[in-house]
Amino acid sequence: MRIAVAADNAGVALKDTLARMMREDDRVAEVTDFGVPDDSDDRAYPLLGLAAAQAVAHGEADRAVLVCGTGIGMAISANKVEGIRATVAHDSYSAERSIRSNDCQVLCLGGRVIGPELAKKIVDEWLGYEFDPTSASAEKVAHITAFEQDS
Ligand SMILES: O=C(CO)[C@H](O)COP(=O)(O)O
Repeated sequence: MRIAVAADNAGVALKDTLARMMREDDRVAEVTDFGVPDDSDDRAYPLLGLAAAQAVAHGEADRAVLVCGTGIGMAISANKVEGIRATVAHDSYSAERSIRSNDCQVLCLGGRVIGPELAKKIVDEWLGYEFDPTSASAEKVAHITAFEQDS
């Protein structure tokens, strides 16, 4: 699995922790970082989130983990990219359903909201889930895709 990651200054520490964990995971073939701002470079989260989400939309990555202060701005930004479904998930159940119900490719986390150990647990679990295209959920997600294509 190829993962894109990005974070603004509020999320860079957690992003680095998660990227390090994923690089050591046999399920992850590569982790590509789309923005590593240092403290002097407060790059706006939309630019970082959009770049990573576009990489997923263009097939350059399979999924993305985006981190800002709350995860909300990253999710809003990533969802502006056609074909992308991004969500904030700070608990195991939401992370699971984001894949199994919603076929989300992008997980957004808040570096000011969640601690590193819970974030690592959520991402570890998230990596193990797959969307079932034959499921009842797939029919619901198809409505989202159809609306997007008709817009
Ligand atoms: O959390 C953020 C956006 O959702 C970002 O890290 C901080 O944004 P700001 O409060 O506008 O600086």
